[in-house]
Amino acid sequence: AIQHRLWPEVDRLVKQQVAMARMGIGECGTGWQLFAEDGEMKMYRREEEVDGMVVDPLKAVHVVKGITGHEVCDYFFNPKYRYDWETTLEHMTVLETISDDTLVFLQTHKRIWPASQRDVVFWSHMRKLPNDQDRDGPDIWTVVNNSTESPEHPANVGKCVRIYLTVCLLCQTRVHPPKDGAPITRNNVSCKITYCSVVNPGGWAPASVLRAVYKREYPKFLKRFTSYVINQTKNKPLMF
Ligand SMILES: Cc1cccc(-c2n[nH]cc2-c2ccc(F)c(-c3ccc(S(=O)(=O)CCO)cc3)c2)n1
Repeated sequence: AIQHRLWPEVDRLVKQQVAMARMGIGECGTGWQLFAEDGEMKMYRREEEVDGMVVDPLKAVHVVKGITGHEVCDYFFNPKYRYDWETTLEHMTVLETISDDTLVFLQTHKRIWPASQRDVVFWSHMRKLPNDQDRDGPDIWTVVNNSTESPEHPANVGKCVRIYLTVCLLCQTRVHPPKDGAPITRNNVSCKITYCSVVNPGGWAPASVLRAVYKREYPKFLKRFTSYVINQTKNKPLMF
């Protein structure tokens, strides 16, 4: 197949991000603090600053019953659903459809007082990975979003400050077969979701404000997104 211009970067980043997401929090280096917990959802962050700006890496792990990794990644990747679950989204445009599993987005998000409004340009790639730990287990699915340049949409021209992010959503489906050999239903599946993100806010924003926003917004985002997928799939056939 003809490789597209972003393929080398996409392939390198997917491999790097998936390897990191699959590591337990203990193997991801030191300094991770558990900052939010709600049932099966655990959120960790590391306090990191680059040029005096907060870029705190985040790692969230959540186990959700009744949905599969393919379903979670499809609702996260596909632009037609985004306005349904991304509550801070003000505007979203698909700048480029590079292939059926690689898109380039421009998004503007609602302003968080007192910081300026943010926008972001990123490529988004969805991929199925072999489950090399459990050969006959279900496949692993991932979506990686990574900031990229767009000559048509240069950074910091309008009112928005351009942010830079790398996000990895890694989904591992688990099947708990019923004893009596009955067909698999949604009661027999769960999905372990790992969401990793590193966000550089672009222009300066007060560390205390950014950390307060992250502490509030990330748990809200993951709970809302997973509830959305549960509701969208509950009367649909399982998609592995
Ligand atoms: C979940 C979350 C965490 C931290 C901040 C906020 C937030 N609150 N008000 C505005 C934003 C905001 C500003 C700029 C952004 F690029 C994103 C942003 C967040 C997530 C992603 S994604 O790639 O995970 C999902 C696609 O939208 C992309 C952009 C979110 N939301």
